[in-house]
Amino acid sequence: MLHIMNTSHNKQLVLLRHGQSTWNRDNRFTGWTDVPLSDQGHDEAVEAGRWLSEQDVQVDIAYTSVLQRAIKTLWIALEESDQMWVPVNRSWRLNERHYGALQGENKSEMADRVGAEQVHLWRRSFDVRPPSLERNDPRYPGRDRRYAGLGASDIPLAESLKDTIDRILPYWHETIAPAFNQANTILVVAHGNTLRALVKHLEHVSDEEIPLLNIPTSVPIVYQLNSALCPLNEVHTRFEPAVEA
Ligand SMILES: O=C(O)[C@@H](CO)OP(=O)(O)O
Repeated sequence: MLHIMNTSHNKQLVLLRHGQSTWNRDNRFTGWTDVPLSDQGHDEAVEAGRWLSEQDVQVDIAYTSVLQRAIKTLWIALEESDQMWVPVNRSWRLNERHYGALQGENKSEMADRVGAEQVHLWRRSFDVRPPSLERNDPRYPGRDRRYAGLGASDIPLAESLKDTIDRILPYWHETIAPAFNQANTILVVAHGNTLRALVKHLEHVSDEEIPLLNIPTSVPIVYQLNSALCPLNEVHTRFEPAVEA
């Protein structure tokens, strides 16, 4: 596990993908489906919290999505590191990339149907969108109360990584980045593809290189940032290019 220096004068951004969900375990496309953590995912979140504690990561403010696998991971990690009092903000903008009509499908069965190459394009390419939902589909997020305040154009029918970057960056620029005026350490607990989006932005990972970036569940990613909020270290090269759930 990575060890970090406790540099209280630097700004520090800690990114954490939620622990394994039941649909990660079952190898299903998940996206905005609000599935819980698996037992393994719960244990992974506890481990992440212990790590925060061991490394004395003093979180000033935390951000997460409106999906329970991320909310619960954050909650467990803060509980385990005795920081449950830390202010938490939730936003749909940190939700996982919307997987459209693929949501609920098994990834290996889909590869048998359409070919592994097509599934890889849907999962890891920069700008290929999965097949869209119809608005009358029961999976359409517009019928969910938590998205009631969103305009129809903000509610996705399917998203590529590029679309996900376009919805997450306004939240980074307008909400998370300005919070560093008051905070030294910010924790963001989100999802595989929203964190790929943030890492791509922060480290200027190219469109060609981004398919190789896979973010493991519940492994803290720590950036030390300069005053312009540019990373002083690289982390994306640490990750395996595998596309496991
Ligand atoms: O199904 C999903 O929503 C994501 C994350 O679990 O999967 P993938 O790794 O294929 O982008």
